[in-house]
Amino acid sequence: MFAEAFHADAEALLLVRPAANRIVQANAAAARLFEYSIDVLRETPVTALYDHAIGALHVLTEEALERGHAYSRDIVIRRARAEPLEVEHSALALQTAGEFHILIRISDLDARRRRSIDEEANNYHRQGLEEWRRAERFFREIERENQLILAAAGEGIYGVNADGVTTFVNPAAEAMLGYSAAELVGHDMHSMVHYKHPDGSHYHSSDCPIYKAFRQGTINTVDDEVFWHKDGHPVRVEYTSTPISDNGAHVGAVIVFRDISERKRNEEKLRSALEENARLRERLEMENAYLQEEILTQANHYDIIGNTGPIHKILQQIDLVAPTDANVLITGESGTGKELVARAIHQASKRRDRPLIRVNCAAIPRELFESEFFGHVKGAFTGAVRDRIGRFELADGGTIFLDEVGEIPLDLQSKLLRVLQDRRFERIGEEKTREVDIRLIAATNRDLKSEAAKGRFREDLYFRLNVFPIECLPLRARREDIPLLAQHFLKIACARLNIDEPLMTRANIAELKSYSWPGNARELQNIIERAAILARNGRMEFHLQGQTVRPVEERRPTEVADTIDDALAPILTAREMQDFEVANVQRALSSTNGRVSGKDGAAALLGMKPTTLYSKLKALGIDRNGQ
Ligand SMILES: Nc1ncnc2c1ncn2[C@@H]1O[C@H](COP(=O)(O)OP(=O)(O)OP(=O)(O)O)[C@@H](O)[C@H]1O
Repeated sequence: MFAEAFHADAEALLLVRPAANRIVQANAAAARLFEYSIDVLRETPVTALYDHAIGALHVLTEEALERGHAYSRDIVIRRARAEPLEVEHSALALQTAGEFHILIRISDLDARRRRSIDEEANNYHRQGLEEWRRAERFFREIERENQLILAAAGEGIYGVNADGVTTFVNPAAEAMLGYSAAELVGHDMHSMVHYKHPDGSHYHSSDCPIYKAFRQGTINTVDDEVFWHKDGHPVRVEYTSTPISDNGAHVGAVIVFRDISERKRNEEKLRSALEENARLRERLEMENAYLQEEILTQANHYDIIGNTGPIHKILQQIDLVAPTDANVLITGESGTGKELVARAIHQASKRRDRPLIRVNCAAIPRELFESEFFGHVKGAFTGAVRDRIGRFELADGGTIFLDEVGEIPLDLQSKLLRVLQDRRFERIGEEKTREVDIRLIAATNRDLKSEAAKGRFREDLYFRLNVFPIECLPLRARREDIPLLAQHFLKIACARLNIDEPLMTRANIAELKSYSWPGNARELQNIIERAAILARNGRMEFHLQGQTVRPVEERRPTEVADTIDDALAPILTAREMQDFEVANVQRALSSTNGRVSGKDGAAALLGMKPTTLYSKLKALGIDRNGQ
């Protein structure tokens, strides 16, 4: 084992017996070093081998024998075929069987230096490699973390190079666009996902804000565009594209985007809910304003007063038609109660919980008819500064009452006909067709049938309106209702004005009944209200002008009856005749301040002798003051 190690050692070894000046053993490395075979070395005296350095060898040997070991670099090896070698000799003293041996190791210093340089170089190399590996590990770690961050990001992120070719896509982008990263990377991004606008028109890459990011070096933020999903559906996105620069050159862009479809859907829902809200609010406001107006103008109740045949007939007709949705046409002179009847029909119908919307067609300027009926959108015409809903829309679910329907211009009559047929219309300036659920009641003081015959009213519209006609007779045709109506109007006027109710005398009634009432119930109402306000000592005076009884000398004998009773006047009872006579006499006395006789006396006014008048006053229970 020892012998094997000895022979295999890489450095030259000589086992020397100093006392005999002999080399006991040499290894292969020694043979190469001295350029002799091992056998030759064993036969060569030590001093012969070192004849050029005997002194130094001696010192080495002595020191080894003395101290057990020694080193020397003073001994040079001479070789026949090569340069002298710079070596280190180390000597180890060994004692075997009482005899000293010295083991000399000859180390090639050059080779050792070379080895240590190599070693150093190796060390450097190893260190460099290690450093490099650490850096690589570091960067790999960073990249892995970046990848994790990019993968975890909820936003879609993709990178493109300066040619617009995709270089990177994160999983969120893959999910939003339906493409895998492998399908996108290496391909032109714009032509795959951004090639057309939402309306389908071509999107030139020259207009694309993403391209601008790296062509012009600008950061571009777009808040509503579409990217196209692999399956062809649009994905609404907002995105920011940021240029990537390298040494001052734009080498691409990174695009961070977010799918905003859901948000936009919610925004749109919200917007339409707000619009609907605004529409309903506007409608409520209008209904409210309308009702307020109605309350002001319609302070009395809707009771239809009267006990005559025509009134009974009207009440029957209301009962009959109210529960249906049939169109009703109410005819009659102004003030005969047409609107009252319309309201009574609405109140008795199933639509009573929705409003009755009245449109006074006589009060609408010609050019505003359509807008008033159907509404308009902002900007539809000069002055249309905001959307406005029309009366038909306002009446949706309720009743629309077209008062003075005969005043509607011919060109609008056809549009009205369409609404009545289809229950559909459009606001001015809007294409959207709207549907309404309305019941129509119309009123007129014109003879629409003859208007239609003269071409001033559409016949087809007339027939459609006239499904259920109701006629309101003039007051002079139902004088028996006057006392009841007068009392009714007096009661509500005094309640409204908060004044004491004056007495309605028989003479008052007689006077009211003798008047021809061209303004019908409305005129009666006004006269009563004025008289109630002006009443003195609880007594009213009416001062009826015009169509009442004139002084007798101005009239033909039969004219009194003519004035009082026109063709439609009813026949008076004896009692009514007496009331009438009382009122007549009272009026005569009041106009002469109680004077009976003489040229200006009441008897002259009445066309009778003063004595006759005195006895009449007595018989009728009237004093000279007309009481
Ligand atoms: N039979 C009646 N009973 C109680 N009030 C009545 C009656 N007829 C009319 N009136 C009252 O007389 C006034 C006028 O009636 P209304 O406005 O209905 O008439 P109109 O025919 O619609 O008039 P116009 O054609 O001028 O619009 C109202 O205050 C109404 O309440």
